[in-house]
Amino acid sequence: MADYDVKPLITADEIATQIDAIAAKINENFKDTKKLIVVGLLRGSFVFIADLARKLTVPVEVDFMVASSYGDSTESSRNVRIVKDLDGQIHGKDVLLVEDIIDTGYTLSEVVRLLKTRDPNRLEICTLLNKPSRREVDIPIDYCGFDIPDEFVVGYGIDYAQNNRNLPFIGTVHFHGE
Ligand SMILES: O=P(O)(O)OC[C@H]1O[C@H](OP(=O)(O)OP(=O)(O)O)[C@H](O)[C@@H]1O
Ligand SMILES: Nc1nc2[nH]cnc2c(=O)[nH]1
Repeated sequence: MADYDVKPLITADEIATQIDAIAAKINENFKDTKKLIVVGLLRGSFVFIADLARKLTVPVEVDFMVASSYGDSTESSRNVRIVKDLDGQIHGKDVLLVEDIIDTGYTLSEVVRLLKTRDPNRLEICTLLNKPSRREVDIPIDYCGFDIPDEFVVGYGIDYAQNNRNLPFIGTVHFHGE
């Protein structure tokens, strides 16, 4: 049995409403694009990407990167491993980088640094969750679903030690005895 409980923080309905609002802004801001390359940062963002992509009305291509820095811990190792790179080219393309959560900012800053070396035409950042109080590396965010407090969260694609990604809502992790 898990040695922690998950307390609801953001409901599935609240997430859906915010995704509608974010998608409307992206559709407006990229209305003249020939094609928007939606880059999903796995694994945590797989549910968010699936829901967001279906609300986009501009021409879209989807590609994925896998990055990892937390392992089975609730603290970042600050050592970002690019486990899988993009399959396609982004030179001269319009790119939307989609992340589930920005915490210290290390993961995104490393991925943005890498993608910028490939000279995209535009590179914008979308995150479902943001923990501003935890930031160690500054990252400009173009689209954000929710600012959340300094708590470890799971659900809606986001894991603790690979568990809980299947929860339809976002919840906070509370270890027994803490
Ligand atoms: O801003 P940071 O402090 O870098 O944290 C954010 C990153 O942490 C999580 O990834 P994780 O390394 O746990 O991999 P996962 O996406 O496979 O769960 C999350 O998905 C973000 O990518
Ligand atoms: N699962 C999970 N991963 C994270 N990575 C950075 N912050 C978090 C968090 O709150 N929960």
